[in-house]
Amino acid sequence: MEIYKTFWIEAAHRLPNVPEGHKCARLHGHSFRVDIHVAGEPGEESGWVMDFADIKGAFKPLYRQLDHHYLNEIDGLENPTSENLAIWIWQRLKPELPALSAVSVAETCTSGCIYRGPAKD
Ligand SMILES: Nc1nc2c(c(=O)[nH]1)N=C([C@H](O)[C@H](O)COP(=O)(O)OP(=O)(O)OP(=O)(O)O)CN2
Ligand SMILES: [Zn+2]
Repeated sequence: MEIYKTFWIEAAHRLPNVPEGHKCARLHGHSFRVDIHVAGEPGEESGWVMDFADIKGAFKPLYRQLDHHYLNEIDGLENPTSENLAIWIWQRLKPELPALSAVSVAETCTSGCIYRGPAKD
């Protein structure tokens, strides 16, 4: 089973590597929706995979780094596409939350990505 917790991150960014004239080269902002997924089986006694509050606690330091910040200024996010943001979150959260199974990032209601970790051979 997979559970998830949703976070909303208000942040500004620009994409430095887009072709000339692309609208995303300009500074703009999003209410990024970040879903943190955790996989496991519900405990017999608890009835849950993990307390949602524990996901919130694990994500809190990253949330603080991202929310109301200019993403391009954060180490490792010089090119803050949705894809790179999902990978950035995964790499920092996985050690704290080993059951992490996916990080999804949506920039708008219609655009986003889902990262399930590095491809296995
Ligand atoms: N694969 C990706 N493509 C784009 C990214 C990205 O991170 N990964 N980012 C952007 C921009 O940041 C842009 O702000 C969001 O893109 P887009 O969905 O085009 O935004 P709109 O709301 O303007 O989309 P419409 O549905 O056309 O209104 C661009 N691409
Ligand atoms: Zn954008």
